[in-house]
Amino acid sequence: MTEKNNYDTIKVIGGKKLNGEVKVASSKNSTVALIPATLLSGEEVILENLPNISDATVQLELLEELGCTVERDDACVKINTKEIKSKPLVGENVTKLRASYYYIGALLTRFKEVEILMPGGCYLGPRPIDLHIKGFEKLGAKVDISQGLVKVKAEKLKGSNIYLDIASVGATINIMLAAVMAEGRTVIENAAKEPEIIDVANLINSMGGKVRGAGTSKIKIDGVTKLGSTRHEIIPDRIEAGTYLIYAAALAEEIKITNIIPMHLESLISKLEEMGVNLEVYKDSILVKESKNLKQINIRTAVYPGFPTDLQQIMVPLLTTKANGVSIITETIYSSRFKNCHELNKMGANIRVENNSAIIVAPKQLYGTLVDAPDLRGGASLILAGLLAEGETTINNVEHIYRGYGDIIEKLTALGATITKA
Ligand SMILES: CC(=O)N[C@H]1[C@@H](OP(=O)(O)OP(=O)(O)OC[C@H]2O[C@@H](n3ccc(=O)[nH]c3=O)[C@H](O)[C@@H]2O)O[C@H](CO)[C@@H](O)[C@@H]1O
Ligand SMILES: C=C(OP(=O)(O)O)C(=O)O
Repeated sequence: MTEKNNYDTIKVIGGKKLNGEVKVASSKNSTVALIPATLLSGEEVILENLPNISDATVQLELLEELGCTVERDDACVKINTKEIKSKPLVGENVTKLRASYYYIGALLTRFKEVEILMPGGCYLGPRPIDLHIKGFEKLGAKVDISQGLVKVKAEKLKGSNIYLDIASVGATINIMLAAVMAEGRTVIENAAKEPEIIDVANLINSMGGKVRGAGTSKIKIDGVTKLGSTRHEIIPDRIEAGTYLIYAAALAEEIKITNIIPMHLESLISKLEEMGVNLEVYKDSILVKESKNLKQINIRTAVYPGFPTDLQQIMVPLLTTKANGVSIITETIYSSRFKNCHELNKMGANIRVENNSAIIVAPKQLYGTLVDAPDLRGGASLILAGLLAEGETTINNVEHIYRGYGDIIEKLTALGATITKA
């Protein structure tokens, strides 16, 4: 159960245009993998540009539970994993986020045995970890899961050819973590290609590992016997960047979004352009100007470089309020990622969810009311709805939002929004 604090509610007063500049933080999905990856080295590792999100804090607390030294100075964290001993991870921190599963791969490399609770994270439909398990077993580990506890043990880890039935981000990274010191070569076929996978491979290689092909569907890992210390700068968060791009498409007079790698956002940029959003793409920033007469579009989520599932929920209030005509979003990654639509309908939207599609009738005016953030991106979707709505919107369960959006209240306030923690 997540502890309640004073900041469990966000209040938004809608109807204001936004202006100014917003800087994107480092990637959540990289950070939450890079932190456990520091366990692969017994020496000091420094991560730079740590995002101010609760998922990063929880991952660092898990390192501390294992006995690591963690010195955090603003956005830089110095981690020393030298003195740690193998220990079960069975506290509530493990269940606060999805990425605690990366402790399985990392601890398997370090100690050849792991005992950990099943991960948490946003409920978006069933999220099994069978492909992770299949990978560990192919490397020679024995896995036992009962009553929510995962036990993994190996006499020794041996490189293998592993084909993933689904190009899973989590399984690709977790198998990489487990294979770094396995004897011989591991090949992951049908690997996920998300930029965060390249970021993790870069960290491993800068510690002395041998990972080739990250970012393609075939990753080759040659086992090494030792990894050393390094300093690593985390890549910008393409999902946070995409979120602010969508907010700007809906609300900007003129908004510049900085610290972006535009190549990571091609599918979103192309969909916003198809709608008629007025944007200028630069080397590491995007300028969005006031956009009028936006067209309806259809979106189908897909693995990278397709349209990210993590951004579809945020598109819904934009399409509801600004598109002319009916838009359809089809979700292909998760079976239950439309809970935000139910909340948006309470605000005046007309969205019908049929199987894995949301049919969005537009344009509709939204009205402020009391809503519940169903999950992280669903929460970000409701913030945008609140900013677009007439009157005041109160959003409950906002701890989901702080998992992935650092300083979101401050960033939106600086753009001119009326938004407060309550
Ligand atoms: C911490 C992190 O990086 N989270 C991201 C990661 O989640 P996560 O790593 O959980 O997502 P996956 O890519 O593994 O999941 C994709 C699909 O494969 C299924 N699956 C996955 C693993 C498995 O062993 N068996 C299985 O059936 C999942 O249920 C899902 O339907 O990638 C997702 C897809 O881009 C993003 O939405 C999440 O933000
Ligand atoms: C689904 C997400 O996160 P997680 O996998 O950490 O639950 C997300 O970032 O949108």
